[in-house]
Amino acid sequence: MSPASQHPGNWGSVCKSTGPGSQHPGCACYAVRAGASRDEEDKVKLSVLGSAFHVPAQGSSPLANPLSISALPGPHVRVIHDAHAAQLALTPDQPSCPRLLRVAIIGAPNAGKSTLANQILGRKVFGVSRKVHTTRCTSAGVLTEDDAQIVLLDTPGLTSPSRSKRHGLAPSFTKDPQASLEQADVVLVCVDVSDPWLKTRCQLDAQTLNCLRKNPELPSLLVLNKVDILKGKSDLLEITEALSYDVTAALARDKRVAAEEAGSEPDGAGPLHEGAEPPKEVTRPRRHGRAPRSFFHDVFMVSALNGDEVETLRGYLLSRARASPWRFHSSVLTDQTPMQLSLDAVRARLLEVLPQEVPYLIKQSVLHWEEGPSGELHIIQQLTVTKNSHMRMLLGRGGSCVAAVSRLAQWDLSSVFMRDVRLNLSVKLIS
Ligand SMILES: Nc1nc2c(ncn2[C@@H]2O[C@H](COP(=O)(O)OP(=O)(O)OP(=O)(O)O)[C@@H](O)[C@H]2O)c(=O)[nH]1
Repeated sequence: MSPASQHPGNWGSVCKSTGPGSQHPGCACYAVRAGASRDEEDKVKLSVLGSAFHVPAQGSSPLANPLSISALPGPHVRVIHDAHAAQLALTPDQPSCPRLLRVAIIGAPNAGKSTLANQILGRKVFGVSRKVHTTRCTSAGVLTEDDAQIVLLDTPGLTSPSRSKRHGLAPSFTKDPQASLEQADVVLVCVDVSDPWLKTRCQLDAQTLNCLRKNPELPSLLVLNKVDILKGKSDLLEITEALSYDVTAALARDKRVAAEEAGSEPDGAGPLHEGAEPPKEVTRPRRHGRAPRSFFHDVFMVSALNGDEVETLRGYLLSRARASPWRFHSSVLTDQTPMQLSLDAVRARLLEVLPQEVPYLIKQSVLHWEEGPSGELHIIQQLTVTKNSHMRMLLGRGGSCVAAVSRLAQWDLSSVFMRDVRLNLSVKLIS
């Protein structure tokens, strides 16, 4: 059964069939397509504080043109669930000396973690939007190059248990980031430096700090993101020093408390800086004083959106992969199921285009999933709302809003499935 025959609305038009007797009450059906452009990039690199710093000048994004991505050869997600599961279960086709690096990407909501992960992978695997909590649970993106495999664990934005409770967030929001650190070889802390208040961006949020304190042995990277919208690039050094100080001071405090509880003096160096004396009292770095050694192994200053300096970070991660068997077959792009990918792609686009809390209240379900005769994928998703006003917003004038969501999500899905996707969104009101 083709989606068009099942669905009374024509592709690219609003379905007029409504009322109790209709097959799809109050629905709108679309299938649309689009494209975009890209620029060139320059790189500037400087070294300071014992860490490598990578600062972008102007840049571009390989993700800017989704059609060019679809044309890329490479791993992609199988559209049939069983085929996808079988692909994940394949014995890795690794070389004789395989290398692996599992990277947990953590940070505050909206810091740009998913954008960064997508940019490193060169494919839009994770949903991105300007609203917080786009990512709801941890999932993996896989980059395999020569003998090295990088598994990027994209995690939900860190949030406190009380905030999570207040907003009715799923348990994965508080559990997944911590759990991902337990599976990782390195933690990448993504910080949004675009906040106009220097004071705010010079402080690690409590949740990020807690994650690092619970895993002090895990090597860590600091990625200062969104430098494209940072006016004073000279602030980057100060931000790095302050963020590093936050962790060093917290670890020193933890060590003192543990030593006091054990009735002894703190001794020995922290695992991150073997051979160095742990600071008894860490003082906040002074602008013209001697800066303390950076807590973070390396610091990158990037624009995940434009891709500036992301290639440097990608090369760094590949070079740091350790001798270890691969986790996945080289044909794997992500561990997310095809249906989950389709739901997340639409959700992210809904979050992008709809105001305030409206997109968070939309329920989604997949009504139809079929591979067409030419390999194209036909999907029908139902979007259910409970308020007339939300229904109107979702449809937009003449159905323009839901059409835009469908078109944009379709792009995203074409890139991960590497085939034509016909996405049809049916909107339903339940009062
Ligand atoms: N200007 C600019 N915007 C960025 C950059 N990186 C990400 N963004 C934007 O920041 C917003 C949030 O990006 P996401 O990747 O969804 O952030 P996240 O950290 O995964 O968000 P959560 O799902 O809430 O955890 C989106 O609108 C991105 O386009 C960047 O380098 N520069």
